[in-house]
Amino acid sequence: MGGTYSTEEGQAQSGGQKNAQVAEKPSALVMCGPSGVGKGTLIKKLMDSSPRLFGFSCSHTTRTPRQGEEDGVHYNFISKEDFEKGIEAGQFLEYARVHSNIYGTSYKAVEAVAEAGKCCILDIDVQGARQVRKSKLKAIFVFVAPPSTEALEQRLRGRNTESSEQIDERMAAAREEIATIKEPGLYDYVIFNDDLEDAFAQLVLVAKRALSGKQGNGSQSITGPVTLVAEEEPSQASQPAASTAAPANATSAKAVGGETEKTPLLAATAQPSEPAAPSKAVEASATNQEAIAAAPAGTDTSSASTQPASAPEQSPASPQSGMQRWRGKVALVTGASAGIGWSTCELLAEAGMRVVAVARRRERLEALQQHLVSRGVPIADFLPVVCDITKEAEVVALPRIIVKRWPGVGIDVLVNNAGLGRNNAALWDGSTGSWVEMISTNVLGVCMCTREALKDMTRREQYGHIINISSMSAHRVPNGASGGSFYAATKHALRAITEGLRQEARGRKVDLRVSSISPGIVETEFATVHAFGSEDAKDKYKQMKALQAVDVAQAVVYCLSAPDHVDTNDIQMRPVEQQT
Ligand SMILES: Nc1nc2c(ncn2[C@@H]2O[C@H](COP(=O)(O)OP(=O)(O)O)[C@@H](O)[C@H]2O)c(=O)[nH]1
Ligand SMILES: Nc1ncnc2c1ncn2[C@@H]1O[C@H](COP(=O)(O)OP(=O)(O)O)[C@@H](O)[C@H]1O
Repeated sequence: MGGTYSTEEGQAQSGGQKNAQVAEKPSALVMCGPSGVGKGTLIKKLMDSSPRLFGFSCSHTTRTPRQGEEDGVHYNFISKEDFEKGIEAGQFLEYARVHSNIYGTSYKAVEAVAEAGKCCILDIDVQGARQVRKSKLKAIFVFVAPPSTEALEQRLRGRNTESSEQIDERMAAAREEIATIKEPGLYDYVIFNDDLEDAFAQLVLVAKRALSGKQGNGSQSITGPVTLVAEEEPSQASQPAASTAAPANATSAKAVGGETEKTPLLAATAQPSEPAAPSKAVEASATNQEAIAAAPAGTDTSSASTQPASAPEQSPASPQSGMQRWRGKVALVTGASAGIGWSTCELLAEAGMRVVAVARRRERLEALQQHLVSRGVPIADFLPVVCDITKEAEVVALPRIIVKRWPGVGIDVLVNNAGLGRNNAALWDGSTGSWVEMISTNVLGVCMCTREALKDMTRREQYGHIINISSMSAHRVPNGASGGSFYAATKHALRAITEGLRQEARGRKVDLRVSSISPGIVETEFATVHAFGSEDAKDKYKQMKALQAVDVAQAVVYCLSAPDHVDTNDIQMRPVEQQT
């Protein structure tokens, strides 16, 4: 995978256009993080991949050289007296006492790299980073974080370069250093170095920003191991399932880590367009397309047409029931960037599942990751994947990405949540583009995700649970001229697909469980702002007694934790008022 991320290639490709403009000088890249986290490893990988673009700021230190370290290459090794003289003479951009030694970056070291037109990489401690942040040096600041303190200690010990006391000293410092992640205005990016290749891929993205002269403002973004599906499949990734479903604004502005950029970092990760008709479009599948007056009454969890395909005889007290059985298993949730998908990821991760969060918007996945980490979910159990489920190559790549991250496992639970409603979709005079978009996501996207999950389950001969987030629109067509009918058509199709899946599973005699959840109107932030135009919409939701996303996520947990003989074929959830 390393080759895929070569930055020199990217620069070379864009070089033609760049030469026509006055090229911005590269910013420096400041790398911070506890001892043993892998800064040196990542820096070496970056320098080796693009030696013409990056140069290392060779620090001064009073510590003794380790075996293999060269004076003037890894560090300038000097005595304490000489260091102090240098400080007095104002030779240092920054310096600090770290682990009983003094370390510092001389102006000369940084200038030498800058004069060669390269991006200067500084490997410095937190105190040094604070000083550089206050200096005039144009830089992007990265904190490299460990997946856990245990892993950090293991790496430090495994490196075999420090004594036991030195390791204890470094571990004590590490806790304080990790706490600085939250220091306002200090870091632009936090990269979790869990899987080295993932961390390196993130570093490359950040390094590209430094190369193009961008500067951070300390409003950090946890980049984490956000996997770029499209990079896995560069040749096919741009094939949409339906032609008009291709992203419309591949080069539109988007904010990343407190900066704004005009072009995406990598073309293949371009974000899709916002809804074609933002005045009424929504992102979650069960949304304001619900016509309140038309909603049938009552939350109904027993409207099943057939029993689950598996339906083995099991007592309610069976140890197999409850969320316990899913601990450590993998749940893939589509449409994870907001609303129901977001809440589902949260509940499943908190129940001890490994969660693969799939969505198109990288920054939302980063926000979800940050949110989960802040709630104590181990970073190692979360895999955010930027993926457009309407693009076949991206969907097909998902199982491979999962197994690469967690060898030996596969998809146990699939929550098909991604779905959308579009305005301008009335049968009378709607746009074909809106229809295609809905079909591509709500129907074809679901089918492709389901097929790939089933292949993965078949490969492992372990069938889990597929949960489709449907809608009350799967059960009736809304009243009115505005046109929720096409959306309802896609959800009717989903109902047939869900039942069809059960029939096929039964025909193949496999133990797959299939559930569907049909919510009525669900309050979403997106719909609040875009569909109703203002925050006042919250009042409307209140009047409608709209469901909350978390209510639906709880229904997902209910489906997963119900014993097999309990029917979760179609859970219909209606606003409270209509439950008569
Ligand atoms: N402030 C500052 N810290 C530095 C400098 N050079 C290295 N360090 C930091 O000193 C710490 C110890 O570095 P080192 O002895 O090489 O050990 P290692 O990071 O465990 O490999 C690390 O956190 C480095 O980032 C420097 O020039 N200035
Ligand atoms: N993602 C990773 N997974 C496992 N080991 C790692 C990872 N990244 C780095 N390492 C190992 O951890 C040790 C410490 O890395 P190093 O680059 O020396 O850290 P630092 O420069 O931050 O002190 C090295 O033995 C390195 O090979």
